[in-house]
Amino acid sequence: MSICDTENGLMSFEQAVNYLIDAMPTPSETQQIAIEDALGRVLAKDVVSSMNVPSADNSAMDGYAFAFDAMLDNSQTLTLVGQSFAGAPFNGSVASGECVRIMTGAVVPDGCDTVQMQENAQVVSEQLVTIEKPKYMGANVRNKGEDISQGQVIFAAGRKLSSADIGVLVSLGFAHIDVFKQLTVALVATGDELKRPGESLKSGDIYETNSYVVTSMLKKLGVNILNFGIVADDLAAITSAFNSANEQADIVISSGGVSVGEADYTKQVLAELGSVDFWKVAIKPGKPFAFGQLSDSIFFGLPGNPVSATVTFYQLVVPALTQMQGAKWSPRKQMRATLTANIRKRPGRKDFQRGIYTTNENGEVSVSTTGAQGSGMLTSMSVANCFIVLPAEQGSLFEGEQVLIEPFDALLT
Ligand SMILES: Nc1nc2c(c(=O)[nH]1)N[C@H]1C(S)=C(S)[C@@H](COP(=O)(O)OP(=O)(O)OC[C@H]3O[C@@H](n4cnc5c(N)ncnc54)[C@H](O)[C@@H]3O)O[C@H]1N2
Ligand code: MOO
Repeated sequence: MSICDTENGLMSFEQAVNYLIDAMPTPSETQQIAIEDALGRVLAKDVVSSMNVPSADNSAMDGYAFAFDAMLDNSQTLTLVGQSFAGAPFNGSVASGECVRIMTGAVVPDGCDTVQMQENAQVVSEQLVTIEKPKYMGANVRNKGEDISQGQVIFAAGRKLSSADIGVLVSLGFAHIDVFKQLTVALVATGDELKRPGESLKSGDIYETNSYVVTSMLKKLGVNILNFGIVADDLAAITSAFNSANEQADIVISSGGVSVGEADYTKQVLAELGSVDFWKVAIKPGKPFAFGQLSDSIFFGLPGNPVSATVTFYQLVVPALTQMQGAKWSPRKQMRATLTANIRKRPGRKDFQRGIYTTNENGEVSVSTTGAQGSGMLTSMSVANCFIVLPAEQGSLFEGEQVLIEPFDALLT
């Protein structure tokens, strides 16, 4: 396969994503978990509803239930014969000319098909209520099975469960659910200069941030995380860390040491222990991203620069990880936005610039960059609310031109 084009024969972003999606093993092991732990997990089997939701016709309003055909006039006085509460239904049958006091969520009694809200009814006496005729039969009634019908495939295997999905499954009575086995992801931060927060810094040291940012992103993806901490720029230390990570995890994510410097050992160790499938992608930031395999795990080498690590995680690791979880990756939705300032760009790599977008009262979206786009400037990510995605061949752009953006709040869903 030819996987090179664009700048200096680099693999394009699209080729890299497709390569990763194809290379990911499909999960085979499944497990049953409690529904409350299911957020972000992927269904291993189709879920078929064994019941109707709602299970019976019920009222959408507090008011009175009756048969629509019993309403001969626009306003009719009916005889009150009982009440139906949520959890305490009216058990008798309601005849023509009769009505039942009903509460929201209560079962609509036999003989009734319509509800009028109490604001449109007047109590005449203990037994009599004058009710305005609703516009149509079935008004204010939520029909049995209108949300979910018995026997319906409600979610197909491969669905990544959202908060609302969990609610739907609980509404069907599922206390447990079959999902693909949870992936374990190991993190290794390489670099002699890296220190943990709380430690003191000597000249040239910095605080290690990549594992914290990646951990917080992984938490939203429903995986198990093993943090191997900081490993020195040393062949033996990196080899030992990668070996342990490979033994314990399905995916190993390193950061740093993937460039061409003299202390950049990541690729060398990856090649010795397994294989480097590709290295370098025509994107900015994040060009030196590496992908490969260890004997029992998949390997992603994120560039050390904090913005590059974050961008490559969102743009390359998330699609791959989604596939490996058993879900199907589909390209993120992008929005058109109008630039409010010029953007500098050299043709060659696909840029993921950090942007701030706003929407005006007409729904028109405008965007500008966060300013300086250095890949060591993590504040550009925290100030931003979107990526401005600029195609590889694109050059500089001017105020008023249209660009595509990816809002951050949709990046991990
Ligand atoms: N001669 C060349 N030099 C560089 C190239 C190149 O093509 N030719 N590419 C540059 C690009 S682009 C990037 S990105 C970086 C990637 O380098 P590495 O992956 O080898 O990363 P390091 O050199 O280890 O670190 C880069 C930078 O990031 C800081 N860092 C590293 N790890 C962390 C961490 N966990 N938390 C916070 N900050 C971290 C590190 O201190 C460096 O400042 O290479 C360019 N060089
Ligand atoms: O592409 Mo590097 O990832 O620019 O800093």
